Amino acid sequence: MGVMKVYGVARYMNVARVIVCLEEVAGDYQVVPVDFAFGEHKTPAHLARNPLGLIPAFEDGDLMIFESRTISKYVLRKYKSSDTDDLLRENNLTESTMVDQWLDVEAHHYDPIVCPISYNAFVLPKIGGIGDQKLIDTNLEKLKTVLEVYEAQLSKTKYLAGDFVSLADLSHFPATYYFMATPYADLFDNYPHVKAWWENLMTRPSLKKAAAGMFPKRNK
Ligand SMILES: N[C@@H](CCC(=O)N[C@@H](CSO)C(=O)NCC(=O)O)C(=O)O
Repeated sequence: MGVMKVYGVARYMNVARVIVCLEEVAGDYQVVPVDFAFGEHKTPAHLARNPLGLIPAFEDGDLMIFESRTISKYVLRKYKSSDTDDLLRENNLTESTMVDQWLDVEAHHYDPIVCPISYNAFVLPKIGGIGDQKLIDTNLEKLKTVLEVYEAQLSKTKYLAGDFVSLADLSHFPATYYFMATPYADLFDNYPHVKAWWENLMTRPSLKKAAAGMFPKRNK
């Protein structure tokens, strides 16, 4: 098995999602720097890896793929073992369907709301930019509605797809990690089951390892 390559920068949210999964399976990987801050993601070399001109892209032997959740599922399918958690539950139709459902919720209803808050309220100021406060405020209101749904679900099951941790949970890491570094982190205090779920997820070594490669929460 050759070294897997993640093309991107570990501190960017969609790259961090892939790194979490590689760490979950103790994958042998390297991060090959492609930084959109310098326009590298629009070069012909990277467009050949990801025709959308985005990061990450991912290479494993003859395979070159893109889209972080697809890469995550590939890694978990190929490299899962008796030593790793079954994060896709593909031996059980109902469980795997619940994983799919909550991964869709994360991709289509959570990430599009939280990412802009995290980017505008934490990442942009970190790199010398100025966040869009109107966008932040609008998305915070949308987030409250989504967190009500999460609170209801997590008052019934320990994790989103059931009483088992899955990719659906871990896929929330990147945007939520940076959200917790914004001035709005205490919003989660209003949703105790969601807060407990997040704090429990953050005890996982894979998330701590991915966090180590991300923007530090405070200037050291
Ligand atoms: N659905 C895709 C999103 C990739 C993406 O937006 N990547 C960002 C950086 S990581 O947050 C990116 O490449 N932005 C550069 C741009 O938008 O031009 C995925 O999950 O891989």
